Amino acid sequence: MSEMRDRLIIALDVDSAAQAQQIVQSVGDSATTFKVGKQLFTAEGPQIVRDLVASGKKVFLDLKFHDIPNTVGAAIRQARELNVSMLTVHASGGSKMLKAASDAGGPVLVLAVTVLTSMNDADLSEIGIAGNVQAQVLLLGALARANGIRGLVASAHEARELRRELGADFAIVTPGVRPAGAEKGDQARVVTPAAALEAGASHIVVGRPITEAADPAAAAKAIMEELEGTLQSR
Ligand SMILES: O=C(O)c1cc(=O)[nH]c(=O)n1[C@@H]1O[C@H](COP(=O)(O)O)[C@@H](O)[C@H]1O
Repeated sequence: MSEMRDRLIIALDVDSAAQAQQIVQSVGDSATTFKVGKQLFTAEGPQIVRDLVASGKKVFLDLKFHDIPNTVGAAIRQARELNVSMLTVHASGGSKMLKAASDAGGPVLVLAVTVLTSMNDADLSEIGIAGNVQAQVLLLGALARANGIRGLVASAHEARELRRELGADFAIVTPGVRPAGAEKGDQARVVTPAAALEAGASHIVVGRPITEAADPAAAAKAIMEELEGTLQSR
């Protein structure tokens, strides 16, 4: 398992490289891994990824690829050129797409997103999925693993069951994490950092509670201490 500091992933959901770099600077050594998602990537392109990697940070490229297998495989080969550490695809792209993704990933940890943390049972029903969130997450997790994927993105609410089904070596990355008292925002299914780890998450993704904090370094440090406390009390 990666070192403790690698378990916290900070989502750089901002509009510019300048804002992103400011957060990275202020967080300092409290975290090693930063997530570049659709907002920042669309604004700044791959150069922000190259710059973060060149400054010694690990980058999680969260573009949630979901396309025909050939296109996803080709996009992942481009992501490898950027030396990212982790990236995402949607598990609902199906087995052929997942296989193309895992084949193309090489040393990059390819994570399959199961059911978005903003979605509930009613949202699934609206798009024609009759099962509940839990059932859908387990189904997609098993499908991803069967096609060579080594990690998932899922809510901590499903992490315990996933950990039981998928075993200790699988990465389970959980967004929708909120320290006690923090704003929930648009997340439907939130848990605290400690609860996520206790449920079996290997990594947590935290965005606004750190990036919009008056003191991002202090916010990151507090979360890190909560994670450390949880592991020590096991
Ligand atoms: O793939 C993700 O990282 C992701 C999957 C998911 O199901 N839910 C989810 O919130 N995320 C991402 O996790 C981050 C959460 O940010 P905050 O809600 O600000 O902590 C955002 O960058 C989302 O894009």
